[in-house]
Amino acid sequence: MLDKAPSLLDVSHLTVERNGRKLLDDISFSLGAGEIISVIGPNGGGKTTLLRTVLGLIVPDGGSVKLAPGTSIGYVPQKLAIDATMPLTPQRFLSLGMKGVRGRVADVAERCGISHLLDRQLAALSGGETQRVLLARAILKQPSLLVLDEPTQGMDVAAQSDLFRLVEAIREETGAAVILVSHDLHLVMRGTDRVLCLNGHLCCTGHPAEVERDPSFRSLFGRLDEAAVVPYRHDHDHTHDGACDHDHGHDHGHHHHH
Ligand SMILES: Nc1ncnc2c1ncn2[C@@H]1O[C@H](COP(=O)(O)OP(=O)(O)OP(=O)(O)O)[C@@H](O)[C@H]1O
Repeated sequence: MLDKAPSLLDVSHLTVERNGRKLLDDISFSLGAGEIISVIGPNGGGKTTLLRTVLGLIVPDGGSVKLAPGTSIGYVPQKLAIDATMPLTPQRFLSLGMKGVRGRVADVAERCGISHLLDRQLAALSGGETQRVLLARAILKQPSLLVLDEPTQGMDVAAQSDLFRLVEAIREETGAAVILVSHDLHLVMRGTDRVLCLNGHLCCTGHPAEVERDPSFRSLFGRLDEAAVVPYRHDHDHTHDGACDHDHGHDHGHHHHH
């Protein structure tokens, strides 16, 4: 067997159960330094649960999450939970509780396209603007692992591809590994090294081109060239290993293409 580069993150047979239901079912994968992995899958497929378990915010019911010693994590959550009445500017938010970042705020803000927002009120920013501020804060930490939960939500199309380019640039410059959740299959397929397709269990995983050919990917998302205009119908005609007890009959109300 060939020697593998040491992993930054090793997820092994991870299971998370709530109310007798497996939200994550026997998930295994690893992430090497400098690698960008995207997690895709239908709503409720367990993507956020996976990220939160990797971050140690959820204790797994089975399996393990191992981070290489000294790994520092920058996290962009799906939503920012701040009190809308609290006066806080992005300028202050970016350095809040973080030592030695002040000198880099202007540069990182520029790269994230938020220089013009620094003196506004954080609570008044739009969804896409907020996402950029959250990303800037995560980058300022100079993490070895960036964990991004739907970082492009609320962003316009140009901003979405800017974000993927920025993430790639950060990876090139710092060697950080990235694990991100995205519903934008086109950007995921272009901008990432490996894809995990998650629907409670791991439906398929691999290089974007391999995943796109996988029957279980097609059953969830249809053909990629149609995916942007015609979202998926969640039909589940692929097989499971029998351990899945979640409802497979639901329909997300979209058309299904093979
Ligand atoms: N604490 C909890 N107790 C019970 N069920 C939960 C809990 N947290 C999440 N779930 C359920 O677990 C499933 C996975 O949720 P999760 O947020 O991980 O999905 P997701 O893939 O990130 O979805 P989306 O694409 O909608 O963001 C959902 O059905 C959700 O309702």
